Amino acid sequence: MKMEMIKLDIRKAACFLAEGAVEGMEKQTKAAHKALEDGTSKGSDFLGWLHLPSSLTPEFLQDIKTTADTLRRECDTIVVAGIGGSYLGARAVIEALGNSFAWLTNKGENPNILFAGNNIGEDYLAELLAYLKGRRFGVINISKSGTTTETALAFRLLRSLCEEERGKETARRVIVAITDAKKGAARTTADKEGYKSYVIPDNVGGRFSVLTPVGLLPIACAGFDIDLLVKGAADMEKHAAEAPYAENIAEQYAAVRNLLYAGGKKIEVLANFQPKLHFMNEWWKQLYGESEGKELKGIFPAAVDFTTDLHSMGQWLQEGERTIFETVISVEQSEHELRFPHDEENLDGLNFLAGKRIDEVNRMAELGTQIAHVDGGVPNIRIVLPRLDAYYLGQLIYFFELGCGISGNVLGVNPFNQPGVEAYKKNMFALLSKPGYEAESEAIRERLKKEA
Ligand SMILES: O=P(O)(O)OC[C@H]1O[C@H](O)[C@H](O)[C@@H](O)[C@@H]1O
Repeated sequence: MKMEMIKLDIRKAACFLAEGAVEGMEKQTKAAHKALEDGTSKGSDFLGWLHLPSSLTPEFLQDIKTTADTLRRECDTIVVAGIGGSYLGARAVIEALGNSFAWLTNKGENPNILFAGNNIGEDYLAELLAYLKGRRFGVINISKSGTTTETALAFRLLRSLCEEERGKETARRVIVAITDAKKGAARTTADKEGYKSYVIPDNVGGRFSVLTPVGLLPIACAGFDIDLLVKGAADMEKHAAEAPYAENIAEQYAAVRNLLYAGGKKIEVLANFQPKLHFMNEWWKQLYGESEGKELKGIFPAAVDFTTDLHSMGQWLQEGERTIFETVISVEQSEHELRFPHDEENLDGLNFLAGKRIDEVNRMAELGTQIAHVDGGVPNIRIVLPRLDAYYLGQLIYFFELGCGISGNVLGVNPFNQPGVEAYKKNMFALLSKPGYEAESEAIRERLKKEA
């Protein structure tokens, strides 16, 4: 298979900017990139993702594959417990590479991968437990901090059901922990119970952790090629380290989005034309949202699945407030071949399409949308993947991570922290009377009384 690099096309965005604006950003963008390389960026304790792909050894990847084989042998269902960065990357890759109906068509060749620990839905959890009862299931418990409420709750339930259903000894073999080296409940339990465990490096933040065991183990369990995924990322790492500004797609992306933002485009809408990329949208939203949305600044990352959402959000995108720009993930080649059917009666008048590849129709929908949105005042950036496979997804992941680090530096924020996420947690713990939160509990109750 010929391997290419994914491409970035910014022409339909640059035409909304002053002439030479992108070129004029070279110095600033290169400096923002260099700050990552030199470790002088804000948040420089969290730069472990930068050279992660090239540093993963065959031995390390083999160990992950061996653990995945054990889980695949011993389980027909694997529940991945995690939230945010401990969840979205794995789901994004598994859904992008998998059959859209995997859970219905699966004849046992791969375990079904389910996700939990990403909400506090009582019904969700009750229905999940009811489904798992009587099944040969295993659990991958993922939490960098080891203290996240949603994940800890799911793990309590899953662990006890697993021990009950499969016995303590088997449970020890089919529960794997991915967490901090020393801190947190997930680590303590794993060490005490003797679970196989992996460490999330201190210097890799959750939303940049998909190429650590956080993403790699669930992806390998689902039966996908993690060597190829990592190779794609490593090739993009190499490209980005060497390419001059005009050809450096991560730098170009960072520069263009900052220019658009400065010009009043406050919302970036990530769009795909492949339903399998839905969770890639979700992963990207966390990556860019948590990295840039702070100090009262930052592009709001929104996302849509086309053509589905053209029938719900299309009106807004075409004619709503002109504060958006669009970034489209475009896939050049589909994996299957299916043609538009002919119909004798032609009641829908669509026989002019009969015999055409469905992908060709989708492509024209994509081009038609781009022309319409650009005409409607929406700058358009295109990211082109030759096909949806592990190699190009690896490239895409690293491209987005690096683009994000550079972009956050250009914006002038610390792209690697997320202090704002604590605010809701603090209130929730105060409302639930967590020990140690006595003063906060009293204050919040007083406040609610006054506001009632
Ligand atoms: O992996 P964990 O420590 O459980 O964290 C899971 C997620 O929750 C947090 O609240 C953060 O905002 C995210 O950045 C993180 O990815």
